[in-house]
Formats: sequence, C-alpha cells, structure tokens
Amino acid sequence: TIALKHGAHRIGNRTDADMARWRSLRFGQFIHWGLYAIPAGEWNGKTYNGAAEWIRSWKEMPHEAYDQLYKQFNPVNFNPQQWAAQAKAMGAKYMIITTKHHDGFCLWPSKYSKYTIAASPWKKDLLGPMIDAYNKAGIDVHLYFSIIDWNHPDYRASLKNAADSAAGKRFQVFVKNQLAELLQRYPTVKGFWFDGTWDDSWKNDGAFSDELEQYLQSLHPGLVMGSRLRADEKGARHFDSNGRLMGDYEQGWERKLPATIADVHGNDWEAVMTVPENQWGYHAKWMGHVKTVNEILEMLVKSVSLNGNFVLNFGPKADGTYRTEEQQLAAGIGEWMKVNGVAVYDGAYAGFEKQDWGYYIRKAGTDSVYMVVFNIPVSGSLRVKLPARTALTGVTMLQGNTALTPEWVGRNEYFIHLQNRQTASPVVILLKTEKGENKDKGNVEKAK
Ligand SMILES: Cc1ccc([C@@H]2N[C@@H](C)[C@@H](O)[C@H]2O)cc1
Repeated sequence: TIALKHGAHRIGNRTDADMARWRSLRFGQFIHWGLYAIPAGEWNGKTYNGAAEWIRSWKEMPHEAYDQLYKQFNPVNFNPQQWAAQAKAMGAKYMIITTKHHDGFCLWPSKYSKYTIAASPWKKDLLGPMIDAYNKAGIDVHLYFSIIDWNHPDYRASLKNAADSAAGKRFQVFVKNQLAELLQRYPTVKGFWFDGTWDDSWKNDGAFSDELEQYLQSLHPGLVMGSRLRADEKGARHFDSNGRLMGDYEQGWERKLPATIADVHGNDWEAVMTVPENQWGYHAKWMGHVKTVNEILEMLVKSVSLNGNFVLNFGPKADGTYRTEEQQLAAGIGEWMKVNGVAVYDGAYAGFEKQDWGYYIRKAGTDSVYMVVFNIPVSGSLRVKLPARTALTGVTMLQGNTALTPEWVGRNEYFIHLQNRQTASPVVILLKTEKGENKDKGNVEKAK
C-alpha cells in the first residue's frame, strides 16, 4: 500500500451507535429548495433542458439576472409541519436539506455571507423551523452543503497563482466558519451531505478536507459524513489511493444503484434518486420519464437488499408548496410502507442467492428474512434456495398475516406457490429460519 497521511483513517465500516442508527433508517427524503425554484427551469419564454438548480450556468440566463432573484424569494406558503407530516406519512426516517447549493444562497441567516435568506423578503431562517418540525415528527435531519459557491468572490475552481491561493485560503476559512455555524445553530442534525467537491482547488488539498472532517467530528462527535467530502493528498476522491473508502459511507450512487452485492465492496453506502430523469430543484416542466410508486419501491427495496440506504428527492416550489406529482408519489409510497416498512427498516443483505422474483432483506442481526416480490412468475411459484445449514421454520405472507406452506423440493430448496398472481404492489413474505438441516422439519409438505 501507498503511505498516505490523508487517506482513509479506518478499515471497514463504523460500528458506533450514530452510524448504526443511520444504517437502520434506510429510507430518506432529499429536499432541493432555493432560488432556482423561482425560474423553475424557464427564462424569457425558453425552457432549460438541464437540471433546474443549474439554470445559472445556462447561456440564456445572465448571471446578473439570477443573482437578483433573492429579492423575490418569499415562500409565503412554506409550512414545515406539513412538509414533515408528508415525509412521515411516506415513511422517510431521515431528511437531507440543501442549506446552500452551488449558487451560494444560504437558507439560513449566516453571519459569514450577505447572500442569505435574511436579504430576501422572507427574511427569516428557513432551516430552524424545518429541522424542528422534522425532529418533532421523529425524522433525523442531515445538511446538504455545496463546497462550490458561485456567489463567493474568493471561490476558485483552480489555483493558478499566488492571488488564487490567497483567495483559496480565505475561502477555506469561510467554509469552515459556515459549517461550524450550522452545527452551532442546529445541534440536533446528524450529518453533512457534501457536494461540489470535484474542482481542482478542492481535490488538490486533501489535507484540508481531512482536517475539516476531523474538525467537524470534534465539534459534533458521531456526525455522519459520506465519501464526497474527502480527497487524499494525491487527489483521489471517495476511495483513497489504496482503494479504501474515505468518509462513513459511499456517496457516489447518484441517480444510479449498484447491480449486485459485489459492487458495494462491503461498505456502507447511500443512493440518492430523482423522480424525473434528472431534476433536483423545482422545474415547471418535467420532461422524460417520471418514476412511479412501484419503481421507487423497487429501488428502495433493492438498495436495502444490498446493505444500502435510499434517498428520494423532492423539489418544493418557490412558494413553499409541493407539486401534485410529488404529493401523490409520497402518499403512494407511504401506503405500501405503512404495511411493509417492517421489511425495509433495519434491513440488511440476507446472504441468500438472488432470485428473479425480487429481493431478500434480512432484519439485521436476526434469522428473519423478508422476500419482497416484484416479478411473480407465470408459474406463480417462487423458488427459495436457502444457504447451507439453514432450516426454514415458518413462512408468512405479510398482507393478512397469512401462514403459507411451501413445497419442499429437496435439500435447501423450496417453492412457495402463490394463489393470486395479480397484484398492484410488491408482495412481502416473511421467512423464519434457523441453523440446521431441513430433513425432518414437519412444517412443510414433502414434494408429491
Ligand atoms: C454533474 C453534476 C454536478 C452536480 C450535481 C448535483 N448533485 C445532486 C445531488 C444535485 O444537488 C445536483 O445539482 C449533479 C450532477
């Protein structure tokens, strides 16, 4: 291995209570909210085809025009209790809010910047009421923070000369101050979700990112921070130059999921997902495919079956309300989670051989394994292959709490025959297992 001062400081996953809590929550809500919701992907009668929160980089949007938008930001319909109730009903157990996106606009009245909510007609802090409402609803809050800051005069994408380096130093102090300020103002937050760390100015100062991470941990022990913050001293990101994950979980799964357990290399990880193809902030016109409840449920279940967390993004409008599609999606997901969330929360990789009908999720640390069925075969028979020396002692259909009698086809293989092949939602079956062979288990019928 290469000697590194600013690479991964830990081999393997964190085992402390704060990380165990993060891992147990499994399902989160991302919220992208800011000035970009005002143009909402449109300007001067033209539609921006990129992600709405990136409209400032569109050639049709003059920087000066964007940089005046804060004078209009006045979310008169903002209702944090309603936001939290919607998230709770959906079954989200944690929420990630954009405190400051790449445009540099702060949703809190930071004392280190003039470009904040205090300068808007709304004037008041938006983060405090949101964090309080979500915490009261039993939902943890993590803070999204963009290192890139298009508004700050000292931000440099790369450091080309002494003047750049001086500006870069001032900018690092600014970042450190804002992050400490956020922890001081919002002590109940459980982590930071960093973004905008791909520029050379950041990548080439692995020492700073390392010291910053340790500084934040010292201010707020137990803080959960993903792999996107750090670079090592050779500019390697997410994984250091020895291939070891930096940060507390792999944070690279943005709008994509791992295919198999091999893809996650035993690390904690989290996927963040948009409802349309690629919109985080509010865009008036969603183009292309909009994901359905069942598509989202499959991504959530697949993530948990591969030992990961899944975070679904919402983009509130400038007035503080949610678009109908997002409200309906949240409600539909919540319907299923109300009955079946038990298979998601505290879920983990089961260690069973993957079958075509769907996913196995082990209730962490127990002998209970859930089958979440998305693809009922035309035969109606679900094949179950248990790991060696694992006996099946019970099978229950969650809906209606109905005991099922599988057909034993020899050794560790069974068929579960579903009577009803029509279903509008994923079917959840609970398998009770224990160590041992299956030869004399009277609980299942012998192959005819
Ligand atoms: C190329 C690219 C840069 C930044 C992003 C940001 N990360 C997401 C979590 C959103 O915040 C998006 O604006 C996405 C793609």
